[in-house]
Amino acid sequence: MKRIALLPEGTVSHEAVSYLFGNEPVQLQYYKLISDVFLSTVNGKSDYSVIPIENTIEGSVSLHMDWLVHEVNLPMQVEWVYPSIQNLIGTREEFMDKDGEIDLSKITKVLSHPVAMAQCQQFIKKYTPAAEQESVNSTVEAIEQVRNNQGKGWAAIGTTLGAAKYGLDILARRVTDHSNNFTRFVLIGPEKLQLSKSATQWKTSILVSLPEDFPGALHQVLSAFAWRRINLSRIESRPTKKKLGNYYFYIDVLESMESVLLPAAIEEIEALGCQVRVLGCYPSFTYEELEN
Ligand SMILES: O=C(O)C(=O)C[C@]1(C(=O)O)C=C[C@@H](O)C=C1
Repeated sequence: MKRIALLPEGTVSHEAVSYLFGNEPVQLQYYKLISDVFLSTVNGKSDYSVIPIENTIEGSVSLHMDWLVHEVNLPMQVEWVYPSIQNLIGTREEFMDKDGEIDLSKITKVLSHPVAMAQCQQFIKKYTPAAEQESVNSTVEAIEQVRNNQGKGWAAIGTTLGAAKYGLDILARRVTDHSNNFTRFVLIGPEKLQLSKSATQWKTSILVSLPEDFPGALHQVLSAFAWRRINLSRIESRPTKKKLGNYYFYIDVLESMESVLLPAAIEEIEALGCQVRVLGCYPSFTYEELEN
Protein backbone atom coordinates (compact mmCIF):
# COMPACT_ATOMS: atom_id res chain seq x y z
CA MET A 1 0.00 0.00 0.00
CA LYS A 2 1.31 3.48 -0.84
CA ARG A 3 2.44 5.51 2.17
CA ILE A 4 1.47 9.16 1.84
CA ALA A 5 2.88 11.95 4.04
CA LEU A 6 0.75 15.03 4.55
CA LEU A 7 -0.33 17.77 6.97
CA PRO A 8 -2.66 16.64 9.83
CA GLU A 9 -6.06 15.02 9.55
CA GLY A 10 -8.77 17.59 8.79
CA THR A 11 -6.57 19.96 6.76
CA VAL A 12 -7.34 20.96 3.17
CA SER A 13 -4.43 18.68 2.19
CA HIS A 14 -6.25 15.76 3.84
CA GLU A 15 -9.49 16.51 1.98
CA ALA A 16 -7.54 16.89 -1.27
CA VAL A 17 -5.62 13.61 -1.02
CA SER A 18 -8.82 11.69 -0.20
CA TYR A 19 -10.32 13.21 -3.33
CA LEU A 20 -7.32 12.16 -5.46
CA PHE A 21 -7.27 8.52 -4.33
CA GLY A 22 -11.03 8.02 -3.89
CA ASN A 23 -11.51 4.36 -2.86
CA GLU A 24 -7.91 3.30 -3.57
CA PRO A 25 -6.35 2.03 -0.33
CA VAL A 26 -3.48 4.25 0.87
CA GLN A 27 -1.76 4.67 4.21
CA LEU A 28 -1.87 8.31 5.34
CA GLN A 29 0.91 9.59 7.61
CA TYR A 30 0.22 12.96 9.25
CA TYR A 31 2.87 15.54 10.16
CA LYS A 32 2.44 18.86 11.95
CA LEU A 33 4.98 20.71 9.78
CA ILE A 34 5.28 20.80 6.00
CA SER A 35 9.07 20.42 6.38
CA ASP A 36 8.46 17.06 8.10
CA VAL A 37 6.10 16.06 5.29
CA PHE A 38 8.94 16.62 2.79
CA LEU A 39 11.53 14.90 4.99
CA SER A 40 9.40 11.83 5.54
CA THR A 41 9.64 10.97 1.82
CA VAL A 42 13.28 12.07 1.60
CA ASN A 43 14.08 9.63 4.44
CA GLY A 44 12.06 6.78 2.92
CA LYS A 45 9.43 6.72 5.70
CA SER A 46 6.76 7.44 3.09
CA ASP A 47 6.48 6.98 -0.68
CA TYR A 48 4.97 10.37 -1.54
CA SER A 49 4.48 13.80 0.04
CA VAL A 50 1.37 15.94 -0.51
CA ILE A 51 2.49 19.49 -1.23
CA PRO A 52 0.15 22.46 -1.85
CA ILE A 53 1.94 24.67 -4.37
CA GLU A 54 -0.46 27.29 -5.70
CA ASN A 55 -3.73 28.94 -4.76
CA THR A 56 -6.22 30.97 -6.79
CA ILE A 57 -6.19 33.94 -4.38
CA GLU A 58 -2.69 33.75 -2.88
CA GLY A 59 -0.66 32.58 -5.91
CA SER A 60 2.39 30.38 -5.37
CA VAL A 61 3.04 28.97 -1.91
CA SER A 62 6.62 30.25 -1.91
CA LEU A 63 7.80 28.32 1.14
CA HIS A 64 6.77 25.01 -0.42
CA MET A 65 8.13 25.91 -3.87
CA ASP A 66 11.47 26.79 -2.28
CA TRP A 67 11.60 23.47 -0.42
CA LEU A 68 10.90 21.65 -3.67
CA VAL A 69 13.74 23.45 -5.39
CA HIS A 70 16.40 23.98 -2.72
CA GLU A 71 15.91 21.38 -0.01
CA VAL A 72 14.82 18.17 -1.72
CA ASN A 73 15.38 16.41 -4.99
CA LEU A 74 12.16 14.46 -5.44
CA PRO A 75 10.26 14.60 -8.73
CA MET A 76 6.63 15.69 -9.02
CA GLN A 77 4.54 12.62 -9.94
CA VAL A 78 1.00 13.99 -10.21
CA GLU A 79 -0.76 17.32 -9.95
CA TRP A 80 -4.40 17.94 -9.13
CA VAL A 81 -6.67 20.78 -8.19
CA TYR A 82 -8.99 20.87 -5.21
CA PRO A 83 -11.30 23.65 -3.90
CA SER A 84 -10.17 25.28 -0.65
CA ILE A 85 -13.46 25.81 1.15
CA GLN A 86 -12.72 27.71 4.36
CA ASN A 87 -15.05 28.32 7.29
CA LEU A 88 -14.94 30.37 10.47
CA ILE A 89 -14.84 27.90 13.36
CA GLY A 90 -15.25 28.30 17.13
CA THR A 91 -17.65 27.77 20.03
CA ARG A 92 -21.06 29.32 19.30
CA GLU A 93 -21.92 30.20 22.92
CA GLU A 94 -18.87 32.45 23.19
CA PHE A 95 -20.17 34.81 20.54
CA MET A 96 -23.94 34.83 21.21
CA ASP A 97 -25.60 38.19 21.76
CA LYS A 98 -28.67 38.60 24.04
CA ASP A 99 -31.00 37.62 21.17
CA GLY A 100 -29.16 34.33 20.66
CA GLU A 101 -27.55 35.50 17.40
CA ILE A 102 -23.86 35.01 16.68
CA ASP A 103 -21.98 38.33 16.95
CA LEU A 104 -18.68 37.86 15.08
CA SER A 105 -17.41 41.28 16.20
CA LYS A 106 -16.82 39.68 19.63
CA ILE A 107 -13.98 37.59 18.14
CA THR A 108 -10.66 38.66 19.67
CA LYS A 109 -8.31 36.52 17.57
CA VAL A 110 -8.45 34.64 14.26
CA LEU A 111 -5.96 31.82 13.76
CA SER A 112 -5.10 29.89 10.60
CA HIS A 113 -2.45 28.77 8.15
CA PRO A 114 -1.09 31.96 6.49
CA VAL A 115 -2.30 30.88 3.02
CA ALA A 116 -5.81 30.14 4.32
CA MET A 117 -5.82 33.44 6.24
CA ALA A 118 -4.80 35.31 3.10
CA GLN A 119 -7.79 33.79 1.28
CA CYS A 120 -10.21 35.39 3.77
CA GLN A 121 -8.78 38.88 4.39
CA GLN A 122 -11.84 40.85 3.26
CA PHE A 123 -14.13 38.68 5.38
CA ILE A 124 -11.91 39.04 8.47
CA LYS A 125 -11.62 42.82 8.12
CA LYS A 126 -15.35 43.25 7.57
CA TYR A 127 -16.82 40.92 10.20
CA THR A 128 -14.13 40.64 12.87
CA PRO A 129 -12.54 44.13 12.72
CA ALA A 130 -11.13 44.01 16.26
CA ALA A 131 -9.53 40.59 15.90
CA GLU A 132 -5.80 39.99 16.02
CA GLN A 133 -4.57 37.49 13.37
CA GLU A 134 -2.18 34.66 14.19
CA SER A 135 -0.52 32.31 11.71
CA VAL A 136 0.01 28.67 12.63
CA ASN A 137 1.29 25.55 10.81
CA SER A 138 -2.03 24.32 9.40
CA THR A 139 -5.74 25.06 9.48
CA VAL A 140 -6.19 22.12 11.86
CA GLU A 141 -3.57 23.40 14.26
CA ALA A 142 -5.63 26.62 14.38
CA ILE A 143 -8.79 24.66 15.20
CA GLU A 144 -6.97 22.68 17.89
CA GLN A 145 -5.69 25.88 19.52
CA VAL A 146 -9.18 27.40 19.52
CA ARG A 147 -10.52 24.26 21.20
CA ASN A 148 -7.72 24.42 23.80
CA ASN A 149 -8.36 28.09 24.58
CA GLN A 150 -12.11 28.21 24.93
CA GLY A 151 -13.54 31.35 26.56
CA LYS A 152 -10.92 33.70 25.06
CA GLY A 153 -12.97 34.70 22.01
CA TRP A 154 -10.72 32.88 19.51
CA ALA A 155 -11.85 31.54 16.13
CA ALA A 156 -10.09 29.49 13.42
CA ILE A 157 -10.30 29.41 9.66
CA GLY A 158 -10.43 25.84 8.41
CA THR A 159 -12.41 22.95 7.00
CA THR A 160 -15.69 21.43 8.18
CA LEU A 161 -13.75 18.16 8.56
CA GLY A 162 -11.37 19.82 11.04
CA ALA A 163 -14.24 21.44 12.98
CA ALA A 164 -15.96 18.05 13.32
CA LYS A 165 -12.73 16.41 14.48
CA TYR A 166 -12.42 18.87 17.39
CA GLY A 167 -16.18 19.15 18.08
CA LEU A 168 -16.36 22.89 17.31
CA ASP A 169 -19.11 24.90 15.58
CA ILE A 170 -19.15 26.49 12.16
CA LEU A 171 -19.69 30.20 12.93
CA ALA A 172 -19.76 31.19 9.24
CA ARG A 173 -19.57 29.01 6.13
CA ARG A 174 -17.47 29.59 2.99
CA VAL A 175 -15.63 32.71 4.09
CA THR A 176 -13.03 33.00 1.31
CA ASP A 177 -13.00 36.34 -0.51
CA HIS A 178 -13.74 34.65 -3.86
CA SER A 179 -15.88 31.55 -4.16
CA ASN A 180 -13.80 30.09 -6.99
CA ASN A 181 -10.92 29.29 -4.65
CA PHE A 182 -8.81 26.32 -5.71
CA THR A 183 -5.46 24.95 -4.56
CA ARG A 184 -3.03 23.10 -6.80
CA PHE A 185 -1.44 20.11 -5.08
CA VAL A 186 1.43 17.86 -6.17
CA LEU A 187 2.57 14.47 -4.97
CA ILE A 188 6.33 14.23 -4.94
CA GLY A 189 8.24 10.98 -4.57
CA PRO A 190 10.99 8.86 -6.13
CA GLU A 191 8.71 6.36 -7.95
CA LYS A 192 6.24 6.88 -10.80
CA LEU A 193 2.66 6.77 -9.54
CA GLN A 194 0.09 4.43 -11.09
CA LEU A 195 -3.44 5.79 -10.69
CA SER A 196 -6.62 4.09 -11.85
CA LYS A 197 -7.75 7.35 -13.51
CA SER A 198 -6.00 8.98 -16.43
CA ALA A 199 -5.58 12.69 -17.14
CA THR A 200 -5.95 14.37 -20.51
CA GLN A 201 -3.18 16.89 -19.78
CA TRP A 202 0.48 16.15 -19.05
CA LYS A 203 2.80 18.82 -17.76
CA THR A 204 6.53 19.24 -17.26
CA SER A 205 7.96 21.64 -14.67
CA ILE A 206 11.44 22.99 -15.26
CA LEU A 207 13.84 25.40 -13.61
CA VAL A 208 15.93 27.57 -15.86
CA SER A 209 18.97 29.53 -14.64
CA LEU A 210 20.15 32.19 -17.08
CA PRO A 211 23.82 32.87 -17.73
CA GLU A 212 25.06 36.21 -16.39
CA ASP A 213 25.58 39.18 -18.74
CA PHE A 214 23.48 37.79 -21.56
CA PRO A 215 21.09 40.51 -22.73
CA GLY A 216 17.79 39.10 -23.95
CA ALA A 217 18.42 35.61 -22.48
CA LEU A 218 14.87 35.22 -21.15
CA HIS A 219 13.48 36.32 -24.51
CA GLN A 220 15.51 33.59 -26.22
CA VAL A 221 14.41 30.98 -23.70
CA LEU A 222 10.78 31.87 -24.32
CA SER A 223 11.24 31.85 -28.08
CA ALA A 224 12.52 28.22 -27.89
CA PHE A 225 8.99 27.37 -26.71
CA ALA A 226 7.18 29.94 -28.85
CA TRP A 227 8.37 28.89 -32.30
CA ARG A 228 7.58 25.24 -31.50
CA ARG A 229 4.11 26.36 -30.39
CA ILE A 230 4.61 24.82 -26.95
CA ASN A 231 2.18 26.26 -24.40
CA LEU A 232 3.39 27.44 -21.00
CA SER A 233 0.94 27.69 -18.10
CA ARG A 234 3.15 29.43 -15.54
CA ILE A 235 6.42 31.29 -15.40
CA GLU A 236 7.74 32.71 -12.22
CA SER A 237 11.07 34.04 -10.99
CA ARG A 238 12.43 33.10 -7.58
CA PRO A 239 15.71 34.06 -5.92
CA THR A 240 18.56 31.55 -6.23
CA LYS A 241 19.42 32.46 -2.58
CA LYS A 242 23.08 32.56 -3.62
CA LYS A 243 23.52 36.20 -4.57
CA LEU A 244 21.29 39.28 -4.31
CA GLY A 245 19.57 39.88 -7.65
CA ASN A 246 20.15 36.31 -8.95
CA TYR A 247 16.97 34.56 -9.99
CA TYR A 248 15.97 31.36 -11.66
CA PHE A 249 12.79 30.87 -13.67
CA TYR A 250 10.27 28.24 -12.74
CA ILE A 251 8.31 27.24 -15.85
CA ASP A 252 5.29 24.92 -16.21
CA VAL A 253 5.08 23.52 -19.73
CA LEU A 254 1.90 21.95 -21.11
CA GLU A 255 3.80 19.11 -22.76
CA SER A 256 5.27 15.78 -21.73
CA MET A 257 9.00 14.97 -21.83
CA GLU A 258 7.92 12.03 -24.03
CA SER A 259 7.03 14.47 -26.81
CA VAL A 260 9.55 15.24 -29.54
CA LEU A 261 9.19 18.97 -29.12
CA LEU A 262 9.99 19.56 -25.45
CA PRO A 263 13.39 17.78 -25.20
CA ALA A 264 14.42 19.69 -28.34
CA ALA A 265 13.37 23.01 -26.78
CA ILE A 266 15.34 22.18 -23.62
CA GLU A 267 18.40 21.31 -25.70
CA GLU A 268 18.14 24.66 -27.47
CA ILE A 269 17.89 26.48 -24.11
CA GLU A 270 20.95 24.63 -22.78
CA ALA A 271 22.86 25.53 -25.92
CA LEU A 272 22.30 29.19 -25.00
CA GLY A 273 24.31 28.55 -21.82
CA CYS A 274 21.30 28.19 -19.50
CA GLN A 275 21.04 25.46 -16.90
CA VAL A 276 17.85 23.43 -16.97
CA ARG A 277 16.57 21.14 -14.22
CA VAL A 278 13.45 19.06 -14.80
CA LEU A 279 11.36 19.01 -11.60
CA GLY A 280 8.91 16.46 -12.95
CA CYS A 281 6.80 15.29 -15.85
CA TYR A 282 3.36 14.29 -14.60
CA PRO A 283 -0.36 13.97 -15.34
CA SER A 284 -2.33 17.06 -14.33
CA PHE A 285 -5.92 16.40 -13.20
CA THR A 286 -8.69 18.97 -13.15
CA TYR A 287 -11.20 18.80 -10.31
CA GLU A 288 -13.84 17.39 -12.67
CA GLU A 289 -11.57 14.63 -14.05
CA LEU A 290 -11.24 13.13 -10.57
CA GLU A 291 -14.97 13.16 -9.85
CA ASN A 292 -16.53 9.71 -9.17
O1 LIG B 1 -3.52 24.03 6.44
C1 LIG B 1 -4.11 23.32 5.60
O2 LIG B 1 -5.29 22.98 5.71
C2 LIG B 1 -3.36 22.90 4.40
O3 LIG B 1 -3.68 21.87 3.84
C3 LIG B 1 -2.26 23.77 3.88
C4 LIG B 1 -2.69 24.77 2.82
C5 LIG B 1 -1.42 25.42 2.17
O4 LIG B 1 -0.32 25.16 2.57
O5 LIG B 1 -1.60 26.18 1.21
C6 LIG B 1 -3.43 24.08 1.75
C7 LIG B 1 -4.50 24.62 1.15
C8 LIG B 1 -5.18 25.76 1.74
O6 LIG B 1 -5.93 26.49 0.92
C9 LIG B 1 -4.52 26.41 2.83
C10 LIG B 1 -3.46 25.85 3.43
